[in-house]
Amino acid sequence: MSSVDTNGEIDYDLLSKLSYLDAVVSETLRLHAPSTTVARIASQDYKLGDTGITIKKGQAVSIPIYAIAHLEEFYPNPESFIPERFLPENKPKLVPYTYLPFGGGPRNCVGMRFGLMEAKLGLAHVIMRYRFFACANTDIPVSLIRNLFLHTPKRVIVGIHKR
Ligand code: HEM
Repeated sequence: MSSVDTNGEIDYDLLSKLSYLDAVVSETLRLHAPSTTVARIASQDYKLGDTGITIKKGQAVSIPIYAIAHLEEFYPNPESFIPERFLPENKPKLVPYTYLPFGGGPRNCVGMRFGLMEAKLGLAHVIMRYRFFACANTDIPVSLIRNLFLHTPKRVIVGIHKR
């Protein structure tokens, strides 16, 4: 941050250059995608390659966002927080449609860019001023409330120091 910070001002251009911040947010959403699944309804019969499975017109299909993002074959060491997976030099190696925190295709999240910008802007301002660290009451790993669709942590307790 300090190398690109301009008097505490963070505009859209500056935010777009913070690739490690982007990678941290992306990896957080991979590990803890708030929506665990998305659903579609087949508009026509669809043969799934050579699997012998045909999805019938009108059939509901659930796409397991959380499970796909935790598969070793797509994300080695899947339970570990490794933001480097999402750095610009590594992003092209990701397998398409395995990273779906905002869904996918023409009906993906319409608020994705806004949501990401908001999260990164907030985080950038906070980490410029405060340092966060794990303390005695920090849950490692974070403990989740297991809802059907939305994942939320039971609690998040961390230590904070003013920089
Ligand atoms: C981190 C923040 C967010 C996450 C993880 C998220 C996730 C998602 C997901 C998984 C879907 C379903 C996409 C699909 O079916 O393929 C969705 C849809 C949608 N999201 Fe978000 N979302 C976020 C923020 C926002 C924000 C900030 C807005 C509005 C300002 C928004 C508005 C919508 C709308 C309107 C849809 C329905 C799109 C459609 O059906 O065409 N989302 N979102």
